[in-house]
Amino acid sequence: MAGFFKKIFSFGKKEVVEERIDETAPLPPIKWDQLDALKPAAEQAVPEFLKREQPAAEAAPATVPHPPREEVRPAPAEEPTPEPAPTIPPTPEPTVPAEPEPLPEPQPQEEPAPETPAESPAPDEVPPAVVPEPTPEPRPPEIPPAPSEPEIVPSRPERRPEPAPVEAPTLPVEVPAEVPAPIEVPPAAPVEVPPSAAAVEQPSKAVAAPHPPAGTFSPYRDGAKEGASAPSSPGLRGEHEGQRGLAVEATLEAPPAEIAPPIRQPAPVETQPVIAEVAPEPQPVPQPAREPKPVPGRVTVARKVEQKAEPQKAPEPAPRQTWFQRMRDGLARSSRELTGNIAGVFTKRKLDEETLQDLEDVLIRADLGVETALRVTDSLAASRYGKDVSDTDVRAVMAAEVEKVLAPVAKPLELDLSHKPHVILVVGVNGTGKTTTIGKLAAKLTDGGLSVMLAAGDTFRAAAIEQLKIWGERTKSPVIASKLGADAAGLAYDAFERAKEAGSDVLIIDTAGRLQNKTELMAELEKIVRVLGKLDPEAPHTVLQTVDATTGQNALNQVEIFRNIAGVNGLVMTKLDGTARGGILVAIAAKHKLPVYFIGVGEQVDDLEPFSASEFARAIAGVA
Ligand SMILES: Nc1nc2c(ncn2[C@@H]2O[C@H](COP(=O)(O)OP(=O)(O)OP(=O)(O)O)[C@@H](O)[C@H]2O)c(=O)[nH]1
Repeated sequence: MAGFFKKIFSFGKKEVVEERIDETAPLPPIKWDQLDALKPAAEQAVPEFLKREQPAAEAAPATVPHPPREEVRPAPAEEPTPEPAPTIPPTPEPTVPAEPEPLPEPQPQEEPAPETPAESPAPDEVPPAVVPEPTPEPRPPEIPPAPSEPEIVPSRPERRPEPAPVEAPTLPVEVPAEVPAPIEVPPAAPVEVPPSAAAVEQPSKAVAAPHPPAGTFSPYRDGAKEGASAPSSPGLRGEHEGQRGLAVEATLEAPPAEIAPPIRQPAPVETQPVIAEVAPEPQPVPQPAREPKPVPGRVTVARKVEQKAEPQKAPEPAPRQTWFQRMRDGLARSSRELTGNIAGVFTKRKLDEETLQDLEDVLIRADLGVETALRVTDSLAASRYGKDVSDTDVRAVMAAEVEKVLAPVAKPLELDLSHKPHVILVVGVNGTGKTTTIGKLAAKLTDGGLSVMLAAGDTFRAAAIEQLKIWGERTKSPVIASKLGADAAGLAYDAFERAKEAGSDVLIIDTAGRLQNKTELMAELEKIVRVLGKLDPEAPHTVLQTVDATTGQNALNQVEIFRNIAGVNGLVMTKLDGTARGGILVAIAAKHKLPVYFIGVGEQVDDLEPFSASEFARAIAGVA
């Protein structure tokens, strides 16, 4: 170690070098003799080389004489290892003996100091005196400055194709041979070296530290040299060779600017990444735009195939189900339940009293009502009693009887236009579809050429007012509305007058939804009817009640109350497209015998269908 330091100084500054050489004298303990024995012919060349350059560069004649080994050890190259680089120090780079020659570069005295630290790593040999020198030198070892690098080369035999230098690293003698190497060594060489994964990783450590900013460049070089030469002892060499080599590479490649890239390169080169890159990736080959494939039809073949211009049919939207299909789907649940139960009753059984009783129970549970249930059982008993009866027979009878019940109420809505306007009051429990039904009906009327005016009598709900206005816009029907919370009866009165003045054919008045058991609300509804009567004793001319088909038995009670309070004279069964419980309609019809003008089978404007007794009966009985 001591020997190294001495030389380093000589590189940086001749004078200093000599002095330290003296100090290091004690270091001799290094077993260079042994090393000499190992030296190949390369050594011989070395001495000569050293002799040449030293004198020239360093001008430190005393030391220059580089004796074959002895001098070599102390060889400036090794000493220069001063690689102050904090990280590098641990890796004693011994082999770089050649450095001394290139080192001739005069360096500030300060530099030597840093070298000592580098030596510190070299444990035993370094005399404390030498080490102490605190030189701020950055990370020299990595610096790849062109000139000095040749020396470093030896440490990395792999890179350099040069024969002698490769192995020589350990021996100072080899240094000369390396000198030329620097020139030849391509910057890429180090990258290729990737001998082993371990080596690759190491460089990152050693190199990373060294990378100094551009400003530190010059010292960096020195350090590199030193680092390469650092070979304090053979033993150390063996241990850290790998590291050294890496460091050297970095330095070789090294012009500061390049340093960064080389460091990273090694890793990828060695491992998979490189392979990945090499692997040919399917590159998107620009393909010429293809002519659209002709669609079925005529084509003309000239320079190329051309599609005959034919009117392309726009993709037709999926055909919407007919209202009957929607109603049927809506009644499916109750229908399946009903027909299934019927089938259960009539499986391999003759029609007897017990069977008839079971069938009656099934029909009543289906909301058809007692009256309708008895009609069906009586009809079956009259024609099939004591005979084998299938469920299909029973369903056919049921459909026929239900139709008989519904036929009287399945009437079209008739408007007496002698009244100007004909006033239609729409009532019902909240959410049963009053406003929606008004919109649908207005559409039908306006489509038929009638002038319609709408009155937003649901003054309790702002959304209801807005909803009616939307329907008014759609149907081009003026809407009479007041502020929220206004008196509904007063609004109805005003609307009636406005419709008279406007000469409207029809005035449709919306009302707030209310439960039939809310007396005050029902009283308000009664008031509306009374007020309208002041303008026309026969008004309202039509009172429609919307009944939610999914309601069930409660619908019977609703109709009862609204009929008594508001004089309901017609029904609209809504939401039959939902999970309807259609049986209740039959029960209502049978009990109240009120006309059922329409059925609602959806939320769209045209989802209001005239009520058909036969279709409804077949749908609920599950008859095709
Ligand atoms: N599926 C289906 N939905 C309907 C039908 N009629 C109305 N609706 C929906 O039922 C909901 C209530 O309808 P509305 O017209 O607001 O009922 P309303 O009786 O005016 O309600 P209130 O103003 O609260 O009393 C809305 O979402 C409607 O779109 C129908 O025939 N089929």
